[in-house]
Amino acid sequence: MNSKNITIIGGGNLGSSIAKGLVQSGLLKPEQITVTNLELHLIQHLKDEIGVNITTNNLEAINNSQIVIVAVKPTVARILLNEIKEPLQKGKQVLISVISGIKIQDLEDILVDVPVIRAMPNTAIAIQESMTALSFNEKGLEHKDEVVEIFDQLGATMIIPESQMPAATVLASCGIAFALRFMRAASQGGIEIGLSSKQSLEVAAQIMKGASKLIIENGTHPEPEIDKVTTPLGVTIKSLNKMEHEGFSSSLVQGVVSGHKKILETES
Ligand SMILES: NC(=O)C1=CN([C@@H]2O[C@H](COP(=O)(O)OP(=O)(O)OC[C@H]3O[C@@H](n4cnc5c(N)ncnc54)[C@H](O)[C@@H]3O)[C@@H](O)[C@H]2O)C=CC1
Ligand SMILES: O=C(O)[C@@H]1CCC=N1
Repeated sequence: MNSKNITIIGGGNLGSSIAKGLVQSGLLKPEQITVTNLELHLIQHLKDEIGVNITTNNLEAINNSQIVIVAVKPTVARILLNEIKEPLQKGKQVLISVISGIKIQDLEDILVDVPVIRAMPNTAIAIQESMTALSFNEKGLEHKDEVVEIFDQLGATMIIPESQMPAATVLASCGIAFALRFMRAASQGGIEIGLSSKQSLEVAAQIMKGASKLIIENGTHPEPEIDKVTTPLGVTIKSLNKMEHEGFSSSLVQGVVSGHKKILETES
């Protein structure tokens, strides 16, 4: 990886987060990373804060890179891919698409004979704590090790068949927003029972970190961990049962499933 350059096309929410995570990881030097946008002022902060190259010139950036990450909105993806297909087909750079709802076949229809990888990370990639799902086309598989090496530096990585990509998009990429909404709701409850807003948010964030680490580090399931907290006749079970009566788990499951339906409609 040390000698390769990466271009990120579309330095928005996700593209900028990827650039930050890459620099923080130390896998590449800032000067090996170029971020593009149609409007330079939108990515000036990346140059100022983390020292990466910025440009509006997609073609020049691609020509100077071995790995190209495309992070534009799905609505402009096809126009962009047609604009950049020539250098990609000539240079055979590895193309990593984080665009949701655009299948490998759609990418291959435009980019003939190019190694293509679909990656579905979340915005915690900025602090190397993403959950990233990866699917490869045949040529992309030749670059599996280096692509996994990149995303392993940026959090956890899971290689999946592309048929699971809609599910991974909802749970891994949208999921960070679901978790943050839980955090906000818990801290709102905390304020109602007497903690300050600052205290509530600090507690809510730390309990989520603790809960995550219990599962990730102990390799256990949530339910036995919950059993350890629920004292018979106690407070936790009273609160949990009230939450379940109000549809807590059911609303989460339904939210995940409706996101999945939405993305399946997009991909069909
Ligand atoms: N935001 C998220 O958490 C996640 C987003 N995604 C996917 O990532 C993609 C980007 O999402 P966001 O970062 O949220 O969108 P965004 O709108 O924040 O960023 C896209 C950027 O691309 C720029 N852009 C548009 N056309 C361009 C062109 N021709 N050349 C260079 N730059 C161009 C836009 O000016 C914009 O700043 C989408 O396809 C989305 O589905 C996937 C997983 C998570
Ligand atoms: O909400 C969206 O459509 C995108 C895809 C995954 C996260 N954000």
